[in-house]
Amino acid sequence: MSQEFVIEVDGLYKYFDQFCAVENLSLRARRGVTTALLGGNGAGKTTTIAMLLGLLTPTQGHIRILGEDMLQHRHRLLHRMNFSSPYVDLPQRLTIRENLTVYGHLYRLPRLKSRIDELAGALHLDTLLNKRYGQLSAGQKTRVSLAKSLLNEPELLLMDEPTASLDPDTADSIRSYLEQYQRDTGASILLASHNMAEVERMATDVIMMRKGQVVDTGTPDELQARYGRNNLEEVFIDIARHKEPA
Ligand SMILES: Nc1ncnc2c1ncn2[C@@H]1O[C@H](COP(=O)(O)OP(=O)(O)OP(=O)(O)O)[C@@H](O)[C@H]1O
Repeated sequence: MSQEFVIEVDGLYKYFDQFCAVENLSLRARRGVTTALLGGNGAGKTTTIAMLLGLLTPTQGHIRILGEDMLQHRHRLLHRMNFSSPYVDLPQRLTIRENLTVYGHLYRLPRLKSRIDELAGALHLDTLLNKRYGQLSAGQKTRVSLAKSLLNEPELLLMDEPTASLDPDTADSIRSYLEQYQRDTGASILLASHNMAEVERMATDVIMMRKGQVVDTGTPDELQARYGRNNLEEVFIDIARHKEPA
């Protein structure tokens, strides 16, 4: 088993009818660090993450997660990973505690009640546990999605815009919590985000996508140096506008 990489993707394609959303994508994400998956709207980030989770079947290509083939060992692997997105809804009529309990049972977690209470405290959900999911604000739903994603203490966490719709104060405390979680557990994170300040703070490695393909990779510092820019936002705009490195 490869110790260095938690995600190994080779020659990945996804067609929706005639439309190619992901085209010959190959990428690596290293163990124990945060890798940012960046790209403009429609670049293929969510489609890629859905294939990494086995929610979408690739048209072609290979995906290895934690050293194992995703298509062959999906059920085993899903116990070791998790996913957070503010765009995926949970059952509206269940309370937050009920929702988290259902997910906890899916993972057959021991000491589920104390795990839910611990996460509720860390993510400021304690006063919301008995409220129905459908009654929550957008930011509160995002925090529930984060709690759901951490229930099984995943070794690999896939995050699609994890702090979208969070106020700056809450977003900052969530980032700190994720950083602490990573230090404590050695977890690896794949982070799709449009927030370049967030990426600069959290990501060790960056993968830039455009039109379903990887167009550049590197650390934030390497990319800034390559494009002669002072921050990732400017690098992002250069790449989105097809500018070549300086
Ligand atoms: N189920 C689908 N059927 C047809 N086309 C799809 C489907 N899902 C995604 N697409 C298309 O695939 C492309 C990639 O979409 P995707 O959601 O992966 O982009 P993204 O990088 O996550 O974008 P954003 O930053 O806007 O969330 C888009 O052009 C989108 O319209």
